[in-house]
This record gives sequence, structure tokens and C-alpha cells, in this order.
Amino acid sequence: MRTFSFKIDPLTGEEYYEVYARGRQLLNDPHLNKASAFTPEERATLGLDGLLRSAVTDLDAQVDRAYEAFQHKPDDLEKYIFLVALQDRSEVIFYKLVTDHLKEMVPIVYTPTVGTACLQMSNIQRRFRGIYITPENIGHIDQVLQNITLPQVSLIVVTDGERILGLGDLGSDGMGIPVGKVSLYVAAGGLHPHVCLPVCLDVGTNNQRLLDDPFYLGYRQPRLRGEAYERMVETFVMAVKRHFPDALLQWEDFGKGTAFKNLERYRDRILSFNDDIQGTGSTAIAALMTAMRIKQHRFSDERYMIVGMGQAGTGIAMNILAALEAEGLSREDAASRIFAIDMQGLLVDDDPALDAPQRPFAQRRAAVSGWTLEAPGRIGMMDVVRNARPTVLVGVTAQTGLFSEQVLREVGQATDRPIVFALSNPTSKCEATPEQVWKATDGKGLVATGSPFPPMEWNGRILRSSQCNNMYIFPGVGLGALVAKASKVTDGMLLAASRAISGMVTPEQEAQGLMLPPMEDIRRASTEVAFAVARQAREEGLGRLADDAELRLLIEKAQWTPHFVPYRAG
Ligand SMILES: NC(=O)C1=CN([C@@H]2O[C@H](COP(=O)(O)OP(=O)(O)OC[C@H]3O[C@@H](n4cnc5c(N)ncnc54)[C@H](OP(=O)(O)O)[C@@H]3O)[C@@H](O)[C@H]2O)C=CC1
Ligand SMILES: CC(=O)C(=O)O
Ligand SMILES: [Mg+2]
Repeated sequence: MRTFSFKIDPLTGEEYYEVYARGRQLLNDPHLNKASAFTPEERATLGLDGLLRSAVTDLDAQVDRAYEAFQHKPDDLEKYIFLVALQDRSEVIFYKLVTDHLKEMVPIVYTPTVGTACLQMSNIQRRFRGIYITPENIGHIDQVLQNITLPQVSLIVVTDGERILGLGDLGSDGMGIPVGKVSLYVAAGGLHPHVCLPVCLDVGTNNQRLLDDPFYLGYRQPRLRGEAYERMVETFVMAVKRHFPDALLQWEDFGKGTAFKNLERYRDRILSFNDDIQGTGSTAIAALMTAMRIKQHRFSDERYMIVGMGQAGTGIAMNILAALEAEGLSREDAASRIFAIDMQGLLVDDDPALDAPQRPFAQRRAAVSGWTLEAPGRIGMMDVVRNARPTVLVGVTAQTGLFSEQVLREVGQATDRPIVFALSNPTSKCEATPEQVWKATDGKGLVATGSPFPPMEWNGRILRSSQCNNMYIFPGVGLGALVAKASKVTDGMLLAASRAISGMVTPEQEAQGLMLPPMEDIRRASTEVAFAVARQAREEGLGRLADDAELRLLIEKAQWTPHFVPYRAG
């Protein structure tokens, strides 16, 4: 049953909610609860008399009080628990607090702290957000979707929990990730919290720790696989299409075995994209575009080593390949400059174990057969570094400290400004810290990491790294695609997003070695991405035919800033 409707007073033009809930029901609903900010009139008409303490405060005072309490929490996990509890009490206060203190709050509601939280979700969770779909309730998916209390669903972030950050299979404890991504859709992208839905496809887990944990709250079975899994995903996607035909679906933190298949199967059937493949690829190429400006190089002046050819690695490799081709290189010539390494070592074209998405990035055997190797057989990182002399090093393996000092030093000797992206999350999984890169490269490295790191002093200079995280792309892509009423998310739209992000980096920031806008600008960055995406959708004939000024206006109107709307009893 609807608890409120959005209205506009025909006489004054004032926006208000006509509220049907009363008393405790109102206070228990995070979409509606204003807590001490309920006005005396609202208290009298909405059955709140006596249920609140006497003082009437405004939103700013509530945020100040919440911030004070936040600062007193002893560690980041306690801060996370505090923020989630606040979100469960009042979304407006939560989002105002997060947007007022973005730089401080994002590392708590998102990586790295959300990773710590997901590792213990069944122990720390007090209330549940979004929906959980299991093999047991997928049979009545229509009923499940009808249980959603949001007034409208426009944006869905879905995971099956198989690859949560670099922490592996966390089953439905991984729901912290869609919840965190939704928080960024609202705080950075400006979507209204009433239209964003986190979803967990809880198909079980192969994580024995969770299966053995008496407190684990998920579906306690080994992961559904094969046809049964695919049928469940198909049923879910078709139900989304029936219930929310205009919504955008973001695939998040699936395992690589299912992520590529789901993306290919559904990218033309439903408005959707995969954040780990496409969002990460777009963010990394944006950072590389800036790096090329800093170095005054073309993409074809560099040689690339990508370690970890799963979702993120393949997404990044695809975009580097496209950038090289755009400079006029043939596909073969472009691919020969990318040295892609996975568990088996350098990908080489005669390897029968290559996955289909990895195949375009395999080196020709003839091209590497003359190399001097440390040991015969597997061609490892050090072999590639010594023989191919890469100038750009990308890590997306979730292997802590994988980039040894020796590897970093050799890459540092191959070029004036080595580019090192250690993108694995959370912080504990990073392939190399900025400090390690700078120490090994005599402070020359242009460095990006997946989770944030502080600056460092080096020979009297302050060195800064960029946080290269798909959070720079996905909120704006979602907003832009929705505002444009796009029918799909294309590579062209993602490239437009990358150009917009890179274009925001100022010459002063470039001089400091920064390749992406600072976190404080993420709201503006998301707006620019949304505009670029909507415009590109129009150019490709997939979105609404509005001119640039209209698109800007539509995006501005779609962006919500946290505030309380007056309530009238309905
Ligand atoms: N900064 C950002 O915006 C993003 C960061 N990431 C991070 O990147 C990491 C990987 O994510 P994702 O690509 O989606 O995961 P995937 O599981 O899809 O891919 C990881 C790949 O790395 C391989 N790998 C593991 N260890 C090694 C090693 N020692 N040498 C070479 N290859 C290795 C894995 O092989 P195998 O499967 O055989 O183990 C796998 O193919 C995670 O930590 C994730 O948090 C992901 C998306 C966005
Ligand atoms: C950032 C992100 O999407 C990941 O690490 O999976
Ligand atoms: Mg992810």
C-alpha cells in the first residue's frame, strides 16, 4: 500500500507529499521520517503528538548532530554501522550528511570500508535494504517485486555476490556492494533515493566459511550453476522488464564466468551495463587519456602490461585497443602493444585455456618465441617487463603486493613517467601502494589505485595519486541513460563518458600528477558524464531528440539534493 504521493499545490506551486501513514509507521519509514524536523503542524496532523521530543530542529542541525556522533565512532567499521543505521532511520539526513562530507564519507559507505562490512555482514546487519531473490522465491518473482515499497524503480544494481571487490564469494553478505553503489547513485549522480533498488540474486555460496557459519543469513546452499542459474537470471531479467520497463540494470560483482555471459546476453535486450567490465574500462581509459596529455604522448607511444585478465582487465584492454585503433593502428598492431597476463602467465595465442574475452589480447607465439625467459614455460611479469619494456602497468588481480619492487623499478627505467594503476579493491588487495611505486620509480610514477590513498612527501614535493574507480563513471552513465530515455548503453556512450571525465582535469591538477578529478568534484563529474552520455545517445539515435540546452536542463531537473518536502495529511 502506498504511504504517500508526490503533489504540487495548484495555487502556490509548492511541492509536498500527501502522506497516508501515521504515527510510528511514519517514524519507522526511512523514506518519510523527518525525526525532530517534523513541524508542529505535521506533528498535530500526522499522529505524531507525543511521539517526538519537544524540540523542532532543521535538517542542518540534524546533520551537525549526526556528524558529531559519526566523528566519535572509534573505527571505520563502527562509522559504517552508524551511517547504515542513519540511512535506515532517515534517508534525507543520511544523504545530506554524505553529500556535505563526501571525501570523508565515501570511503566508509563504499570501498574500502564496505569491504570490511561485507566480510561480516550477517553479524553487523540490523535491517535489510532492497530485495533478495533466491531459488526458493524466484518462482513467485512477481509477488516479490510487488513487495517493493519504493514509489518508482528506475535504477537497479544487482549482484549475485560471487566476486565481491577482491574478497571473493561472499554470498548474499555481498549485498553491501549494491547498497553502497546505490548510495553513490544518489550522492554523486543525484538520482532520487526513491527510485534506486539494490538487488541480491542469492543463489547460494561456495564459501565454506559462510556455509559453516551459524550466523550466516543467506541461502545456505552451494551456488546454483549451469542451466538452473541461467534460468533464474532470465526469469529475473524478464520480471524486471515487465514490472519496470524503463529501468536501467547495473550488473555488479558477479564472477567472471557469468559476468561476460550476462552482459552479452542482455545488453541489447534491456537497458543495462556491467560496471566491472565497462565502468572500470571507461574510468581507466579516462585516466589514461589524461596521462597522455601529461606525458604529451599518444597511446601508440606506450606499451601496456595488464595483469589480471578477468572482468576489469578485459574491459581496460578493450578500451586501450580501441584507443590505439583510433590513432590509426591496425587491430593486429594495436594488440601487439598490449601484454596481457593472467594466472597462466602472458596470454599467448596457442594456449588452449584462453577464455573467449581474453582471445583478442593474446600475443602471437612467434612474437615472443625469441624472448629470454627467467625459466622455460610460463612467461611471467618479470619476463614481460624485461623483454617488452612496458611503460604502463595495470593490476586488477586482487593480489596484495603483486607488483614487486623489482617489477616497479624496471618499469620505471623504461620511460620518464611510468604509469602504474594498481586498481584492486579494497585497500588490502592493492597490487602496490603509491608509496611503493614512488619509492621504486624515484617519485616519477603517475599512480592510480582503486581505493583512496593519502598524498606523500618526496624530496620536498607532495606526490598525489588518483583514485581510479568506476564510481567516476557509473552514476553519470545511469543518470544520463535514464534522462535520455536511451534504449541501451553503447560503447560510444561510455567513451563519451570517459572523455568528459578526463576533460575535467585541470592543467594544475595534471601538474600534480592527477589523472581524474578529485573526489570532491564527483557530483559535478557525474553531471558532465550524464550530459555526455545523453548527448551521445541522441547522436546514435538511441535517445530522446532534445538539443544540448534541453538535455542540460533535464539532467539538472532530475538531480535531487537532500531536503525535506512539506507533508500534508492524506
Ligand atoms: N578500481 C575499480 O574501479 C575496480 C576494481 N576492481 C578490482 O579488481 C580486482 C579484480 O576484479 P575483476 O577483474 O572483476 O575480477 P575477476 O575475477 O573477473 O578477474 C581477476 C583476474 O585476475 C586473475 N589473477 C588472479 N591472481 C593472479 C595473478 N597472480 N597473476 C595474474 N592473474 C591473476 C584471475 O585469475 P583466476 O580467475 O584464475 O583466479 C582473474 O582472471 C578486484 O580486486 C576488484 O575489486 C574491479 C572493478 C572495478
Ligand atoms: C569498484 C568495483 O566495482 C569493484 O572493485 O568491484
Ligand atoms: Mg564492482
